[in-house]
Amino acid sequence: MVSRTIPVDPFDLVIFGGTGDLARRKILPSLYRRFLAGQMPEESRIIGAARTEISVEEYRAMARDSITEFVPSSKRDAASLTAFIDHLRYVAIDATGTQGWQELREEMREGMVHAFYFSVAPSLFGAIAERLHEHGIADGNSRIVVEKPFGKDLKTARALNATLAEHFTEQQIYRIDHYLGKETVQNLMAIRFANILFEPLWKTEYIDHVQITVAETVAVDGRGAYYDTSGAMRDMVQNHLMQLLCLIAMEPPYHFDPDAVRDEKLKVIRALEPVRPEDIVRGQYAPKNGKAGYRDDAGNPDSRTESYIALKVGIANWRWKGTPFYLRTGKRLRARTSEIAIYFRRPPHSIFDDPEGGRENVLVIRLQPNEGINLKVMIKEPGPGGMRLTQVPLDMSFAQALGPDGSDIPDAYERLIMDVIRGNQTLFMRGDEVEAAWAWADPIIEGWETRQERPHAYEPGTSGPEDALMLLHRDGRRWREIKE
Ligand SMILES: NC(=O)C1=CN([C@@H]2O[C@H](COP(=O)(O)OP(=O)(O)OC[C@H]3O[C@@H](n4cnc5c(N)ncnc54)[C@H](OP(=O)(O)O)[C@@H]3O)[C@@H](O)[C@H]2O)C=CC1
Ligand SMILES: O=C1O[C@H](COP(=O)(O)O)[C@@H](O)[C@H](O)[C@H]1O
Repeated sequence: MVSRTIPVDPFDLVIFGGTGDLARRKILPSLYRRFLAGQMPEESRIIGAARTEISVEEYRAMARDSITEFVPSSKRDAASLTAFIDHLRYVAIDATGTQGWQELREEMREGMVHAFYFSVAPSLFGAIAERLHEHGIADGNSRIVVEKPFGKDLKTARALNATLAEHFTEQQIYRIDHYLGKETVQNLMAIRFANILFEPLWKTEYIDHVQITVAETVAVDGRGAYYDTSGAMRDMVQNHLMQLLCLIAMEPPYHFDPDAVRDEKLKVIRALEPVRPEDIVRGQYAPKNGKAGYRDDAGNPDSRTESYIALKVGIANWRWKGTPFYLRTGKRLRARTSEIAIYFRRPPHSIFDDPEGGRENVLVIRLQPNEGINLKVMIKEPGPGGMRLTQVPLDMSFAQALGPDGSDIPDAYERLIMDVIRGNQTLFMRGDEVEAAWAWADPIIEGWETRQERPHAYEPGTSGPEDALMLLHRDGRRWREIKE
């Protein structure tokens, strides 16, 4: 199968924070891969912007090193890298001062798509928006890309929305949630809305519960200062897991169109029930075998921030009332795996004597790694031993089913940056969506802060705190095993 690459219009893309970690690890390598795929027009330019005074040559050398480090050698070559690097420019600019803005203005060319990527600390988002406007660099056709975190609660998210809205319309603002750019996450919509098979069963009458797991093996090292003010709830649940939940739970949009999709997601977030304290388990990874624990990594010996969270979430609408969604995410767990498991209800009556005849079907959508779909179905055990039943997987790996294209899955940032240039907001969060997600998360966070709760310690390399098992056990259910 040959993947289709649709070229975008020529662009000038400014990366504020062009020398930072995100630019080096994700943005520049993603742009290089799009260049290699033939999606980036020859006339396009990428303009790095940061305070450090370096020459264009030094910036290009930095970009070359980053791409060499973060793009596997099998996916790059010297000639194309040199050709790509030629598209880079650099402007030394201070987001909070006057230096560099005039020069940036001169770099922007008429007739190009103008996009400004805010890959800097969130405290600078407002200042950059204001200066772009003040110096006449951005106009009504420009786009801004805003990184996470988008606020730390409803109040700050509202304030940021209001600041950006002073200078840009909602159609110009692209709030990144990189989970939406993941190929398999987009596939959730294809699976649901391009197949007649699942939709009739996609409701509480047939679905017993849903498990959403995003497990990581990495610690918070290096990002401790940020993470300790955030925790798993703000860092992962309010945004990424929330988006996954929405894609599973939303009604079919009338069209795959930015506002149609985002309207449906918003309705789900607004229908979320408040989460009771007994439906939340928070954890912190402990030190092990000389390896730092969470508090060491965070540099805060008395930290109450969670590096793990599991919650039981209800949706108060006709489709989902009575079907709990169990969410969990954490750092330093047994394996890196993200998946959604849909547990169907058991058949109302089994005609077989074999107790296996009453088992449920489970649809597992594996987001990463080993992207694919697995459906557990009951069949007759082969052989003459009577009507004995067994559960087997119908297993589809995208890599196997789609050939080279299935395993060569583009990074989320590749897709999202090109969508910005194309002017397609479907995979970006709208301002009201972000605010609704905070309106749901705020009381949950305030609850444990008011109660001064301490997270449970858990051993690194496990599935998280023991208490998280109870969250399902007491409902007569079990988490799926965390494994790659
Ligand atoms: N790194 C990651 O994996 C992820 C990052 N993000 C988000 O992306 C954004 C950037 O993160 P990250 O790259 O890690 O941050 P870094 O600290 O690595 O980089 C910050 C960048 O901003 C520049 N900068 C700082 N102050 C100014 C200023 N006053 N004017 C102009 N440029 C400035 C810095 O260069 P200089 O000092 O020379 O000015 C540098 O290029 C943040 O919002 C973060 O939350 C989101 C998801 C993942
Ligand atoms: O946004 C974030 O996501 C990463 C996990 O992303 P993935 O693509 O590797 O699944 C997480 O590690 C980080 O803490 C968070 O800020």
